Amino acid sequence: MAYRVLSSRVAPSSHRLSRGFLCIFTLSLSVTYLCYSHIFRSDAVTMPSQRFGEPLGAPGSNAGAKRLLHKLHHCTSPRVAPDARPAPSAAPRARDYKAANASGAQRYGNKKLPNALIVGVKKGGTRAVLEFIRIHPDVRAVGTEPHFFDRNYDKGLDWYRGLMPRTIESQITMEKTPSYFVTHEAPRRISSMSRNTKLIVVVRNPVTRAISDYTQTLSKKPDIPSFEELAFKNRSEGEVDTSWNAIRIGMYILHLENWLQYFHLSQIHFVSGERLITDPAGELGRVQDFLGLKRIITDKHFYFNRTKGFPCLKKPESSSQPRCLGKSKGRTHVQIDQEVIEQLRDFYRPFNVKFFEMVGHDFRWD
Ligand SMILES: Nc1ncnc2c1ncn2[C@@H]1O[C@H](COP(=O)(O)OS(=O)(=O)O)[C@@H](OP(=O)(O)O)[C@H]1O
Repeated sequence: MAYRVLSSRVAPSSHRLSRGFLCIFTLSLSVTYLCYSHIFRSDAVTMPSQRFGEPLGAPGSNAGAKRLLHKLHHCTSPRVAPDARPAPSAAPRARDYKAANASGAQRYGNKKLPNALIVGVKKGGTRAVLEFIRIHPDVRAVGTEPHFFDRNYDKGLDWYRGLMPRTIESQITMEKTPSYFVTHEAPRRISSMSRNTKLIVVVRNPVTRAISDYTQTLSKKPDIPSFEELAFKNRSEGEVDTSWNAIRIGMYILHLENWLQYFHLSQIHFVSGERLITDPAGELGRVQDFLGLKRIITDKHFYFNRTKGFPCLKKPESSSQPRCLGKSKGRTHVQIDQEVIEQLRDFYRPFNVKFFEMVGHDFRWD
């Protein structure tokens, strides 16, 4: 109606001009609408998970917001020359890749079998190493433990590959399953996947490791016998029960010998579980060197959380919030009699000495 009144008052040339203007206006409104609705449909901005001890598949979240901003930028940049836009087949730009990586849902690249594995040891600090190394932009990792080389081997390599995140050429694929280190078949199976696989073992004083292991079991099954009852066949004679897993896992040299049948020692990197707590940046520096990565993770990434009593990530790649590992990491241990601890130290000493000789490093567990 308003349009008709208007049209009756204006000259024919300005009439055509107004129609043209209205047309362009309606068109640009429609394009803007389509663009915004596309963004809000495809980018659910998720909240960051507070702790990454839990299956973290997606360490973050702000990437969703970053992508949102990125797309909004395209919508509100009308003066981009056509040839300045990336060709559909162009490689992803670093900015896109970084945001996608942080979201844990990188859409670029392919799923590849892992190049590097954290194979052990249970309660050594394997979760900390994985969560710290995965903030590196050239590392992509599976959040949960796939247990492929021990429990799921019959599912086949294609199944295993399917669990992996997408990576571009320059990125390393990783996973961690601490039980591999003590699984007899694991080294042979891993070497048949690739003889070039890089292996990381996080080792910790075997006595503390055993107590940590027991503390975890007790938290799930409160009715189990005491640590002392399980650790010894005959306590008065100091006869340790090596068939108990919590004890057996800490006899590192025995397991390592099995790995050395299939891998050269230079393919295995040992992280000190103790130094990982006192100097996480130092340990991560060596892990990055071993993996052939640029040293990007430094002390700037960590802070010591007094409440937790452990180093935490200051600003994970995926989030602006500091993050610590979950509650199951860094538990208060069950109190064990000092005499029992001494007996176990004596038991482990010869195994430790041989292990230190073999790896060429004294972890100072006495
Ligand atoms: N930064 C940081 N935060 C919390 N916890 C840390 C950290 N660095 C190393 N650790 C130690 O990691 C121990 C758990 O080891 P794992 O992750 O290998 O355990 S598991 O085998 O996956 O269950 C865990 O053992 P407990 O202290 O006995 O709970 C920790 O001592």
